[in-house]
Amino acid sequence: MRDDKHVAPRIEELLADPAHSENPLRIPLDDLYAEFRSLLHQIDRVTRISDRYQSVSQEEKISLTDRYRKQLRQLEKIARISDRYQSMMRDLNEALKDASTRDALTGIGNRRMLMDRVKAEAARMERMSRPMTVALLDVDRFKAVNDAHGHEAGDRALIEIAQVIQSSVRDYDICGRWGGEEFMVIMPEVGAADAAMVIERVRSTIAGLDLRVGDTQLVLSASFGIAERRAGENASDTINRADAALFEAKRAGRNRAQVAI
Ligand SMILES: Nc1nc2c(ncn2[C@@H]2O[C@H](COP(=O)(O)OP(=O)(O)OP(=O)(O)O)[C@@H](O)[C@H]2O)c(=O)[nH]1
Repeated sequence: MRDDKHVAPRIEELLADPAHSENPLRIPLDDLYAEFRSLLHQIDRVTRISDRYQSVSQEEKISLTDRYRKQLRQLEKIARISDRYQSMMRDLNEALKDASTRDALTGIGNRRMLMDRVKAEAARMERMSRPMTVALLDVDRFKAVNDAHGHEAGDRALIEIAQVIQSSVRDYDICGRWGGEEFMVIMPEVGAADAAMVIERVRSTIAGLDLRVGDTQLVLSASFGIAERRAGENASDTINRADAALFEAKRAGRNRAQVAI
């Protein structure tokens, strides 16, 4: 078989040779050669197109992978931001909940917290047929403390009293500021007699507080109303009885506790 590489130059040589100009095969050979060149040209074009297509699709494959990776990175970033946002919202919720149930001045629970807890504990103790006692504390002649020593000294006294209450009760007792110069202690599982002992400790500690404004000592005392919850009684009724007992303690001369009958 003849070497293909030499066919084209040989045909061109034959066609260019004037010796063969009269040869009857010259014209068909010329046509055939033109066809051959056109076929070669077409094959060449198809090859180039196919090569380009392959390289484009290769590039596309690469850029698709890149795009996919980029989107994945963006998704990861969004997920991280969303996690951070959610944890921020959780913290914010906690802080809001804390602020809404804590008294700003003394740092102990506020009236809202006390109301929620007294209702919940009353229902729990009712279910368990267990006793529960509520005590209300009202600082004696507090207006006079403010008037004599100023509102700031009054605030300090309230903070001290809140600390005394908190450190005098058990961990599972609940104390808070009921409002103004009034505080509440909720004692689940405790009857009136035992509660009166706890309250006596609080009363005597407050009466013995050594709180000074400059050289002057503040004379502080508090009165208490104590009510043990009756079976079937709702929390508000127990609180009202404690309040009535507190009124009695004030009437009887202050700096004392009165247990509701
Ligand atoms: N410094 C200060 N004073 C307060 C606060 N809340 C309430 N008070 C004051 O507490 C005083 C309560 O006065 P009253 O209700 O007349 O009772 P009291 O003077 O304590 O007299 P008795 O309760 O009858 O012993 C008022 O002067 C209020 O202004 C507070 O957050 N800080």
